[in-house]
Amino acid sequence: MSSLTKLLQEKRKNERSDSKSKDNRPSATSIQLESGFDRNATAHNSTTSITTVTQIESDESPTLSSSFGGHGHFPSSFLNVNSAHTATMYGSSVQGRDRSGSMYIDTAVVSGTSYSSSYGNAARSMRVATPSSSHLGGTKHVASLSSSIPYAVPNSNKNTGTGLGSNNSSFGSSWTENFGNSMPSNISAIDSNVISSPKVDSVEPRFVISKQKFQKSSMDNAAQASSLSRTNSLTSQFGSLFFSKGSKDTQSSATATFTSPTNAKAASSSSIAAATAIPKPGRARQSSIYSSSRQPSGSFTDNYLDCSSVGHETQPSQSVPRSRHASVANLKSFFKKGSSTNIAGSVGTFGSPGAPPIAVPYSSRGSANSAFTPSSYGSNNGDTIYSHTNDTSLPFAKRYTKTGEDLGAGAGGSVKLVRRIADNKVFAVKEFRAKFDSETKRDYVKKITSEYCIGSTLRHQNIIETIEIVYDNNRILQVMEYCEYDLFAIVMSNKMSYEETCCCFKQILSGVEYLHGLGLAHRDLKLDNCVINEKGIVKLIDFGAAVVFSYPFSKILVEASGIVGSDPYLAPEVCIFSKYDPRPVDIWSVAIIFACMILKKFPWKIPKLRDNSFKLFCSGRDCDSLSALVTRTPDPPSYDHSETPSTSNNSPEKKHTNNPADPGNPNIGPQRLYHSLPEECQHIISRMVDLAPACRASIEEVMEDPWVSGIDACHMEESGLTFKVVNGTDHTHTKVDQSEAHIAGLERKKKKQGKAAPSSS
Ligand SMILES: Nc1ncnc2c1ncn2[C@@H]1O[C@H](COP(=O)(O)OP(=O)(O)OP(=O)(O)O)[C@@H](O)[C@H]1O
Repeated sequence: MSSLTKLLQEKRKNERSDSKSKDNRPSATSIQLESGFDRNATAHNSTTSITTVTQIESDESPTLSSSFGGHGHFPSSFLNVNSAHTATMYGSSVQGRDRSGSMYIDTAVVSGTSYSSSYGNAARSMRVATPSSSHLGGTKHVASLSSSIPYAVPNSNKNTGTGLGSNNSSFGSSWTENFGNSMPSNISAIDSNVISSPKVDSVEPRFVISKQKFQKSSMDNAAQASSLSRTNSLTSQFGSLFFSKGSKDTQSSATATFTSPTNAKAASSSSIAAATAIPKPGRARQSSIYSSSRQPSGSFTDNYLDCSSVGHETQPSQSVPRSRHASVANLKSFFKKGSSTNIAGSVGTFGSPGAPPIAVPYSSRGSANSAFTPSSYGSNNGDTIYSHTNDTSLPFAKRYTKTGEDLGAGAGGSVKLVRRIADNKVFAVKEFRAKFDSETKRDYVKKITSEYCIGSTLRHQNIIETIEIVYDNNRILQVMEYCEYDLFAIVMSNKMSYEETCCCFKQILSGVEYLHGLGLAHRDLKLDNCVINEKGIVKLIDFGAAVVFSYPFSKILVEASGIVGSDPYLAPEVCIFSKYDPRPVDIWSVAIIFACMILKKFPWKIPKLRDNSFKLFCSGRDCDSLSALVTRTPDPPSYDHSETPSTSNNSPEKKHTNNPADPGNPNIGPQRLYHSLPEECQHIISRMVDLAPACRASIEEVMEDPWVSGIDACHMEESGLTFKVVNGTDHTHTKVDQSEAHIAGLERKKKKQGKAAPSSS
């Protein structure tokens, strides 16, 4: 959130001036949010759109005793680094993102390198998924297609010198050069990794697509999709809404493009023109389509017609080529449309306004008895693009009144509170931001469409429910159910009990289980993207970075690409590989969320070796190479019980290591993170932050963990025709004053205090 970043920057600035004026105050003095605001009277003007995580007290050991009981205080580092912007850098090296100009050779993007090419070799057992169409603690289980894809296994067998596992890279500057005396003297840390960028001597002909070929292919594609799926026509729809209304080259009205193949074809033609432009990087997070559009691929043209490609890495792994037609078919089936015109059908039969969001198994979506009719998305007024309600005959402005309250704003737009006139019910409305100058129309439309498609498709108690999407006065508005609190604000209140924290953790996991069961990954999981309602139900929001990793009835993993997410929550492989399996990325982020909730600070600000704290976490593992750690594969099943897994053949190199394991030292190695966590969660959290994505726990494994499965989490249960909330018995949920329940509220409060302070002083 830019607002929060401003807030935190301001806070940090004030902390600095405070520490100057109060020299005797210990630097790690805990600062409660409120008192921090009290002291910060200066208005802040600076804004930034890229993730700017400014400080972490790397060597500060989290004090469980002070925070675990729910009465501890936040280290200032947590306040400073939290709520980072979502950032995405596509097609640029990781080093390009380093702002400090430091000399660390921590991670190199292995451009064009996929580590999932050998994912089929994973020794991970294949599971029948239990996607979270089931309620928490519920009994509904639906077989998941996507979860049968094992996690990607890093390909460490690339040609030496060009890819992962190559050993010809030089080590970076030494630890002492980089960090001087900032490290304890009795430990040694990994001071570089051996990942090197592949040398691209020549581009394979299959990756070279001429403009003509590209256009022809696109036209063919559009022609063949004459019975266009909703997903195909939808982007055109958005394109028309945004850019063609009233313009000369308008091929079709917004409404018409939904159903007319001819128009869809025409729209696709205009898309082609847009698609040929090389997209420029935007400010903060962009649609992941940006990256996929930059990736050479045989199915390149698949990416721009279908809405599901927005934010979805439709580009297949190079190791698993997919045909263009297969891709289109898969996209159709992903959104499972019975009719090309029935958008709303995608949300299934649970469409009563205000009804609690419930899990819908994939197979149930798009059923014929949908509550929605074609008229509910625009044929009457041309404004409502998607609706969960039957009454869309009136324009948006006549159905909702704004309360004037800002809930938050970020890279994707601003969120406000509105009241529905018909029943006085309150909703959150996200107004998507305008297109950046640096952004192509195509990228912009795709980003918005991504959130639309996903928002209107997902139905689960732990995923925010999209009520309708409206085009109103040149703006796109997404009406969502309203949740009273940001989880971030609740955590900041410092009043959460351990049981409450565990409840939130499990609910987040449940949302992720649902997503992964559908073949979707969120990729931007963080405290800021979790909201919680009055009843204690946590919901995931912001699907602007989400991707499809698996299409229905396909066992092919579609890798994600691009550095997407927020620095402290990023999994290391995102910063290392140009393509990665997005599922373990989500798992890692949820573990970081949990650690933040417990420790009230981030374990590190970014998962790179230039970050001392992360470096220490990577050290002490009998291995000197981060790439070796990250590309580790699961141990094969062992029938010899005398050998423990950690000593099996797949362990990182053990000979001549400068980083011997030291399990007794809580400051180095994996225990650096989990030694401060309660004992019962240490095992699964350590599996969730396994440096090697191929070895990281899957969502199914996490849910099956005895500690996780034993968490008494609040959830919703079916009760006749309605749903009731079943609260966990061992906790209640913290509530904070509405004035500071959302980030924007916190900011408003601070501003007020800022204004009041000068007059009172
Ligand atoms: N349904 C909702 N109920 C209550 N608050 C919400 C809701 N949706 C969003 N918010 C608030 O608005 C803020 C911004 O929402 P969101 O994350 O979707 O925007 P964004 O522009 O995509 O942000 P980011 O910079 O993380 O990409 C959230 O942090 C939250 O405070």
